Amino acid sequence: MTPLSTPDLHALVEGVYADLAPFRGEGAVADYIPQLARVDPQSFGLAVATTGGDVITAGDALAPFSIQSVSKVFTLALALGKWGDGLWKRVGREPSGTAFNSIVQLEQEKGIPRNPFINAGAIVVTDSLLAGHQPREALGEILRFLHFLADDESIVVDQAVARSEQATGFRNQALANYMRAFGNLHHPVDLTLGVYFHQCAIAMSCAQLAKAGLFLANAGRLITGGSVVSRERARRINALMLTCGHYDASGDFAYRVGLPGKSGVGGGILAIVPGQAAIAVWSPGLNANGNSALGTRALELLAQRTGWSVFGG
Ligand SMILES: NC(=O)CC[C@H](N)C(=O)O
Repeated sequence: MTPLSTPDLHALVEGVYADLAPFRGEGAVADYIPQLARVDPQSFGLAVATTGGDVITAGDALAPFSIQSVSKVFTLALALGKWGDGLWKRVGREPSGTAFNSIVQLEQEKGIPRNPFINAGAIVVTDSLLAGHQPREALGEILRFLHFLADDESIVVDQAVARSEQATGFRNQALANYMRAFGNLHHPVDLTLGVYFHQCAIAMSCAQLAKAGLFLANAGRLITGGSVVSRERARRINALMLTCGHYDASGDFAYRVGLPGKSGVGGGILAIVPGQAAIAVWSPGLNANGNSALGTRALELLAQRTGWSVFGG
């Protein structure tokens, strides 16, 4: 993939923002977590953090939003660090072809979720981080990891969003209880879900999220030099993002954008350009699959104009 000069990339990011800004408000803001429905549907931000050290932003790129399922990338990296391949006994690595909160495969597949990015899989991943820890410590570990990756200690949990999901997360409670019945949840449901709801309620801006995801574009290393995960693990997390990061729309995202990506119902998407950059977009309106409608379009346009794709130059 061709490295772009900083001014070229600036112009491309500005251009994508300007071309799509008239469509702000597209899609439907998630309201099954009532607090998420309070966000301004016109919000639209873009940030590109490059392995060369630039952070290029447009629109609302510095405004914090609820990262929701994008958090699952970071908890997966932590859980693989803790359990290595042992994690794969509890969660699979196949696309589910079902919605993010679906329960149907769990019965046929004996409480082993298809992958770590659907809710059931992410709940298992979070449960694995609780081993030997109190919920507060597990959440602290997740937050410290994000502070370290983004080099920014101001990242916090939006407590109103966490409370809102805690009060209404009946489907996640069903998923967690169901997996507990199969012995694939090792802690009391309310403890595991307490951590899960809080990790989803972490608020970050596009700029912070792009910086935090950059290790996945940089062979598992911080651009300042420290190692986060091995090169092989970074590749594998990217592979899972590509195949499973957008639930039953993962195929469509790969076709349209051609990059590993992870979405969240807060309207954020983190996409990885191996060797080049991490991109974060945010627009709260979702498409029918629960992925940011305008965010996906922004990534599609940016990938087209930069020539960035994991499928060839
Ligand atoms: N797709 C998402 O972002 C879902 C995350 C949300 N916290 C949930 O569990 O429903």
